[in-house]
Amino acid sequence: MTVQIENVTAGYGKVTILKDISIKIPSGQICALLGPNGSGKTTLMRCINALLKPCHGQILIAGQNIAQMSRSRIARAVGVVPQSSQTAFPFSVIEMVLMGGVSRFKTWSAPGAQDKRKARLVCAEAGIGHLADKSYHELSGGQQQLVMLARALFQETPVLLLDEPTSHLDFYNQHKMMNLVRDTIKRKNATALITLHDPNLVMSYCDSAALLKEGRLIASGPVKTVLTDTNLQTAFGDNIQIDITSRGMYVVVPKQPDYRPAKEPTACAEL
Ligand SMILES: Nc1ncnc2c1ncn2[C@@H]1O[C@H](COP(=O)(O)OP(=O)(O)OP(=O)(O)O)[C@@H](O)[C@H]1O
Repeated sequence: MTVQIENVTAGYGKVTILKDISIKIPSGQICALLGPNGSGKTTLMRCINALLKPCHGQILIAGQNIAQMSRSRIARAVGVVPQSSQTAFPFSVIEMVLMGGVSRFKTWSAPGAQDKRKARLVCAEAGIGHLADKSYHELSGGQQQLVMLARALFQETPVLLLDEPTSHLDFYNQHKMMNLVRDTIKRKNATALITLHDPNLVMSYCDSAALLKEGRLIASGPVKTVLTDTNLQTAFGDNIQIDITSRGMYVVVPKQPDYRPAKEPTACAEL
């Protein structure tokens, strides 16, 4: 399903955060959302998931305006992996994953044996099969992120929104998660928008990228056209550049590893 973000302006109360954002993500593609802290990435995710209503513009999923879709229809179309998720009740991992299927289950009916088998399979794919019967509360931050990914994969939606899904993961699991996401999107011809802070993960796994700064879109399109020295420096400042390793890989690195930004006077400094 194609996701179209058309001229979206949105914010909280009277404060405008996103200004005139337009991005198109075709089926079968992963688009990375990049930008400094506070640039509006999560706010855009909230708009696509219809948790926040834009004050201008529209969001279309498979050509349909989400403003006209019911909550359950959106749940069947859009799966979300949030930055972090807590629950008030001591659910097990498998129960958390099964909750991803709620929009598919018949009203008041419990998940069947086939659903449970499938949920365990998805847990195994995400590398958390051995944790399936543990309490979600007792897991580490990274293990909880893998559970949230398994839940979104179990939900089997044609659109996936992933908000910094790798932030708590070790190096191996970051790549495992990105491989799994890429594999799923390509196999199911689904569509993903993924917030990432590491441009190198964007280069390795994403088809396109959208670069935000202070709520405005600096660039969007194929990864190679967006991740350029000029665009990265506009977004993140001077001390960033693209380099080529001895094996011919493009990597994003600091220009000077020992670089120190100029000190700004702070209230504490005056004390
Ligand atoms: N619920 C809210 N109410 C008011 N302002 C908010 C709310 N959530 C976020 N903001 C503000 O909106 C701006 C963008 O925040 P957002 O979380 O979208 O940024 P982000 O790019 O996802 O940041 P990060 O990379 O740090 O996660 C920030 O200035 C933030 O303070």
